[in-house]
Amino acid sequence: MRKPIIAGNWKMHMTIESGKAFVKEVAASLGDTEVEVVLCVPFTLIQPLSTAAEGTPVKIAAQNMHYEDFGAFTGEVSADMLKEVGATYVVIGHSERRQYFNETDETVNLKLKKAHASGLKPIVCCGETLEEREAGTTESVVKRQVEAAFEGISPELAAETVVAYEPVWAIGTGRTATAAQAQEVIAYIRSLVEAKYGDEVSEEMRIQYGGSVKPDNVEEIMNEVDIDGALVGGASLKPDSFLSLVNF
Ligand SMILES: O=C[C@H](O)COP(=O)(O)O
Repeated sequence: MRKPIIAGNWKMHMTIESGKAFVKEVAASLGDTEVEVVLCVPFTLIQPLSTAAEGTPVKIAAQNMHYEDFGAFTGEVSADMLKEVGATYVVIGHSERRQYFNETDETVNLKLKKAHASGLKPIVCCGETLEEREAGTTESVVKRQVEAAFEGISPELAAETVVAYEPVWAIGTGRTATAAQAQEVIAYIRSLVEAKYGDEVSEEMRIQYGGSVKPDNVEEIMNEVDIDGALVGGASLKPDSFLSLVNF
């Protein structure tokens, strides 16, 4: 049985004060949730929110990292630096990183290896653009991204990796993939994992859907057999809304 994982991706939103108040409010309402609850926050919020989340089920994630340990990489942050300030998860290869910051399949793979080596739990994103979907290349795009990401990753570490399928056309647009569309691609991703690693790993791996997930569509999405969670942007910014997602 795979444990559901609901992750809020705050992108470039929130402050230390609003973030701490958010964690306090959400943690107070969570109780003994069966869901893994993750907040992917800006770098500057990782330490204060990790402290605020201590003793609660809330886990704090970074939204990106560099694949080198240290060096002349102005503006970058390493995996060990993220661990040092309390991050437990890290998002790798979000489409906004791919689109605006030259993230490639190759750097996604290097980051995945480094995250695992450092003991950070990776959430690796993949997903096609609208043009790619309309051209009928969704599966080949996702196949390329997933195979490249997992190049050289052992079965044990693959099983511990979370994959987030996020069709780019559904991100922040209000245009959600239907639950059936999301299920179809996520089942395909699971079949790719099975082909590479076998049954056990593909059954163990958690795969999220992301793209305009909201309180009113989360249940339908989570009811799909291969969907184990959601990676949520806009609807994760308000405690009430985020709690509704966690309590799908
Ligand atoms: O990482 C989250 C995704 O980009 C989805 O964002 P959204 O829920 O605002 O569409």
